[in-house]
Amino acid sequence: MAVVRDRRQLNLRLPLPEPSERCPRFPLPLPPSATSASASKSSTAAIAPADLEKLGVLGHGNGGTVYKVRHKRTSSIYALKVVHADSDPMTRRQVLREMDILGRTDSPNVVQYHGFFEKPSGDVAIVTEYMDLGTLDTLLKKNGTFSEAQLATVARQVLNGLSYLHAHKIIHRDIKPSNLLVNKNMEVKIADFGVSKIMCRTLDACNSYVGTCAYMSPERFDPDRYGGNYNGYAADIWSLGLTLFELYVGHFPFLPAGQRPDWATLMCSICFGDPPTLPEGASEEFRSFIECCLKKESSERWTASQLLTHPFLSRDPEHC
Ligand SMILES: Nc1ncnc2c1ncn2[C@@H]1O[C@H](COP(=O)(O)OP(=O)(O)OP(=O)(O)O)[C@@H](O)[C@H]1O
Repeated sequence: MAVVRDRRQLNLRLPLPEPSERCPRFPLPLPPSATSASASKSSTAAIAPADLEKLGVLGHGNGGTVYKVRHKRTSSIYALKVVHADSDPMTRRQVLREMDILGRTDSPNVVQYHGFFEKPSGDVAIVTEYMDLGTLDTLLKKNGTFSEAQLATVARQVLNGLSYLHAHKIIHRDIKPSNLLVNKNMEVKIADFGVSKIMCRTLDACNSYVGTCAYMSPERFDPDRYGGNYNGYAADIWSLGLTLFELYVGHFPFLPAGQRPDWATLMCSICFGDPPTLPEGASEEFRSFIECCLKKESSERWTASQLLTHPFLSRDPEHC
């Protein structure tokens, strides 16, 4: 398989696309017009670094640090993702890609973008809304597994976000619990667009080797089987299915609880094994919903819009 040729060691994080696929929308440093055009979508006036006071560290990502910050004049709280000047070029490209995509989106289930700036030191930073409960991964580790009713709420919101993104020809490519943010109102928002892709045409080639491989769909491991092309929208749905499954059972679906992921075992299970099935006790609706997400044949997988009509989502208290 194509991916075997390219990967010889365990690394669940995969790199950005090859240069031919990258089409930066602007060079560094950003022209002022690009920065302000993206920031102007935000409801607030453009935010400058001097306006923000750091309150603490929220987390560390791939090459960057996310801070909780307070806007000195308005006292509004934001999240500030800073990628340092000495980070590798790939990380800097990721943050620019993220800024570009967030600047184009406006959905209640996509983290809201409030601005971007580059400091004289060379650090680049994105300001987004602050999500006070962190990620679904954090919640899983802190509170334990999710009930079906909670998962219906999560699924409906992530699908709202995905159906918005897909309608705007944006593929996320890294849906997983640690990229879904939550606040105390139990609003769930899609974040981390560093490896996302904007499809210029519906049938654009979609590079497979980006994102977190554990959540990748079978066709992403072997795009050659699909003529070097595959349906990236369906791949996001597969990742959502695995995410919900993990939140329900408390461990990654293809591996027994407590077992560390091993690249070769994982890839073989995803590509050659049957899709994972929920344990006894799961309802028929939930089982069916997960099956619709985890169809190995991507053309049979339900779309985000179709899944929004699935009976499992009627469990969502907001819809009862
Ligand atoms: N808007 C936000 N509100 C609250 N916490 C956030 C926000 N954005 C990020 N965080 C926290 O910061 C952590 C790091 O986020 P970041 O997006 O940089 O990286 P990541 O997705 O965890 O890692 P990677 O980029 O390597 O995939 C998150 O796991 C989360 O805990």
